[in-house]
Parts: sequence; structure tokens; C-alpha cells
Amino acid sequence: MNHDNIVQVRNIEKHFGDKIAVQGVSFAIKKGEIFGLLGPNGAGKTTILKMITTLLRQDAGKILLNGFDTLAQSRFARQQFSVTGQTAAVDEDLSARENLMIFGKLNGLTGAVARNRAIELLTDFDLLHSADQTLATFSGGMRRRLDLAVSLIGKPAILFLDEPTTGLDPRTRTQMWQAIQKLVAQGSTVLLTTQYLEEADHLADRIALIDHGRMIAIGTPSQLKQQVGGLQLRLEVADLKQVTQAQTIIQDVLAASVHVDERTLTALLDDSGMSVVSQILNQLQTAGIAMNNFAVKTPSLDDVFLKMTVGKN
Ligand SMILES: Nc1ncnc2c1ncn2[C@@H]1O[C@H](COP(=O)(O)OP(=O)(O)OP(=O)(O)O)[C@@H](O)[C@H]1O
Repeated sequence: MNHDNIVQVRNIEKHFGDKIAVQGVSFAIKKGEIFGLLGPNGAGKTTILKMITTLLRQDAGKILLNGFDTLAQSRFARQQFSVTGQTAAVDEDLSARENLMIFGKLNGLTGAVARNRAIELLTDFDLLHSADQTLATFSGGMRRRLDLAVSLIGKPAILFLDEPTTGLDPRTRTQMWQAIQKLVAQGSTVLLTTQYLEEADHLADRIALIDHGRMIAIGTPSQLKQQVGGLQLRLEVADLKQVTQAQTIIQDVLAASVHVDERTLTALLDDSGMSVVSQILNQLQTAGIAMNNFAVKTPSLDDVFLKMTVGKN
């Protein structure tokens, strides 16, 4: 067994009646990683998360959390993680500080330790100024940050976040991202589900793409994007008479074909990526070829998602 893999999911499967919600899903998460489960509505992300967090029993396959089997050793497996959902399990009539202290005591902390831990978390999540207001006065974003803070009271080794930023405005979403990154810098491992490609791209070290209950791809955001075809170079030559010369230069540097449409030239860059771009620019300049514009476009996770899911829905 590889002890670096704090979460191990092996070939899990879940049926609801005749419907297969999850089939043959396997992945492993290393300590300190942010791992994203990405997929459209109904893909199976929540069902996978529920099986990992022992809320649902898988019909087949095995899940180990820090080495503990979620079915055979569920009590120990549950001690390894904390989970936050889309609704906070907090008391509306109490303040943020009081809620944190109650959860601290429920987690076995003494009064003094709970008080200090509450201050630490309120500071980390930028809630110290509002610490003594009742939650009724809290915005959605503040509530979500408190929810995350509450789930960290017991310093869990693994944190599961189910759509942590759904419904938040862009500014609050960025604050949540910073809070999650800070957690990982302090040694946590995070598994999050999201429907937002941008969120997975920004936050996750690796992403598993889920569609119709199956894992259709896994990798770092850049590995997934490379499967779509790497970087694309696009430039427009100012003088129509120099287009062929520019085409030859780029073809020679890339050893690949260049598509020409009037003055616009496009080509796919291989793994060498940006290093060949400066060579192309230098050679075009030496040849006295002027350009109206020049761009290198990275494929987005949207491109990956469309390419991998189109035709299967
Ligand atoms: N308790 C249940 N009984 C029957 N079908 C279910 C049950 N839970 C989930 N499903 C079905 O299993 C499939 C996967 O659902 P799941 O909630 O895991 O998807 P999801 O990726 O989390 O979607 P969303 O982004 O909308 O939350 C869906 O087709 C859903 O209708």
C-alpha cells in the first residue's frame, strides 16, 4: 500500500434501482493535494463523495481513508476527515465565536483550547471583526467561511468540500479559494466537487472528470488541456506579400504545418510550448516581417470538457 495516498478509491460502483449512478471509478489522492471532482449536473460527484464520507455504502469496490476501510473500519475512517456541505450546521441565534466554541467542545477540546482555536479560525477566515454578531446578520459568503472554519475545529487530516462556492459572488469565491489554499499550505488534504471549470482550474492540483457515473479523464489541469491539443499560435501578417515567407519560417521552427487564411496564420505548438514562440518572433523580426497581432492561446478546461463529453450525452 502506498502511504502517501491518503485517499484511495478503487473501482467503486453504486446503483439506485436500475440506474447506475457510479461505475468503475478509481483514483488516489496524495497528502497535501487539492483534488477536484468535476462534472455536470447528475454526473455522480455527490454520490461518490457520499460513499467516501460513509454516508452511502458502495455496491462494489473499496475506499481507504488514511489506510482505514470505510466499510470494515468506518469509525476510524470517519475520524480522518471533516466534510462541509452547501448548508451550514450552525445555530442562527448564536455568534460566530459561540458556534465555533460549541463545535470545539463537541470535538473534545477544553474551554480554553476551544476559545483559542476559535480566535485562530476567525482570524484565518477573516471573520474576527464580525465574531460576536449573530449569524442572522451574516452574508452568504461569511456563512460559508464560517462553515469551513467549523469543519476545521478538530484539525482533520482530510477535508471534503461539496461545491464550496456554489451561489457565491466572484469576490467571495476568491476569498474561499484563498482560504482553501491556506488550509492546504498548513498540511490538509482537500477533495472538492465543483461544476465550475474555472474553480477546478484555479484550485485543483489534479482533476477527475466525471460524466454519467464514470471517470472520463484524470490529470493536472495542464495535462487535461494538452489532451485537447496544446497551445495554439495565431498571428496576422501586416503585408499580404510576406505571408508565404512567414509561413515557411514558422513551419521550419515548429516542424509542423501552418494553416493560412489570408493574412492569418495558425499553428499548434507542441510540448516545447513557449520556448519556440520566442524563436519564431526573432526570426520574423530578422526577416523584416511586421505583424498586426500575435497571440498564444491556451485551451481552456471548457475545451477539454466539451471535447470529452460531446457525443456521450
Ligand atoms: N437516492 C437516489 N435515488 C435515485 N437516484 C439517485 C439518488 N441519488 C442520486 N441519484 C441519481 O444518480 C445520478 C448521480 O447523481 P449525483 O447527485 O451524484 O450527481 P452530481 O454529479 O452530484 O450532480 P449535481 O452537480 O447536480 O449535484 C443522478 O442521475 C441522480 O439522479
